[in-house]
Amino acid sequence: MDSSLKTQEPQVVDTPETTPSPIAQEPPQVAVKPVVVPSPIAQEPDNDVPAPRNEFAEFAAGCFWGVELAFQRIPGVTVTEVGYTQGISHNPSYEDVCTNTTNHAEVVRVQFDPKECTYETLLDLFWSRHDPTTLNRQGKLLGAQYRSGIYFYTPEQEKLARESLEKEQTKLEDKIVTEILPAKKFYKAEEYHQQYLVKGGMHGNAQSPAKSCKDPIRCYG
Ligand SMILES: C[S@](=O)CC[C@H](N)C(=O)O
Repeated sequence: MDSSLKTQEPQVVDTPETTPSPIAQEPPQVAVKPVVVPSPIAQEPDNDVPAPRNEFAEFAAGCFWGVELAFQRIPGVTVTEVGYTQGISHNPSYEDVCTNTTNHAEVVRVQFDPKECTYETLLDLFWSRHDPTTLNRQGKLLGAQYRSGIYFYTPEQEKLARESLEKEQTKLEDKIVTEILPAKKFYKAEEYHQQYLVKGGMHGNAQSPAKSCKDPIRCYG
């Protein structure tokens, strides 16, 4: 037996003093999601008043930039505005809407003089401007803000909208997913979004809003 083992002193291991990392002292980080506060105000009907002798109509058909320009070019359309509606929160910003948590749709609210332009004309343009068979999507643009919708102001508009959907469906193989609902509170979008393509869009080339103009609309989106 090796007697040296018995007499061996207990080894003292020299451990370096460790300072706890400051990160370990912090409470665990939870991913911060933007909080969407639902508001009953957003569910109220659109009670705005159009100009005398004009009526409102409202459409969602993808990014509102190109849709607005298309409506501006229709004779009898007197005013167009882009905005957000049919979501859960009050006074949403574009950034809020883009989180895809507020359920707002990008819309164009049109004022038209029914003596100069029928609601059916507006419906025809609506169908021709987008693909109504893709849910919450227009091409590469994904999210509820890009859904297809017709938001009506009168029972007559509702009837015409439903009839036109039926007619459109006979031309298409895929099922139309367009929602047809009463117009709710309209939140006008930020000023830079209004008439965006007429102002030059993101590449500074202005597109004409002239009535009956047939130049192709370049939407960059
Ligand atoms: C107002 S829109 O949703 C704009 C969408 C477009 N893709 C863009 O360039 O951001």
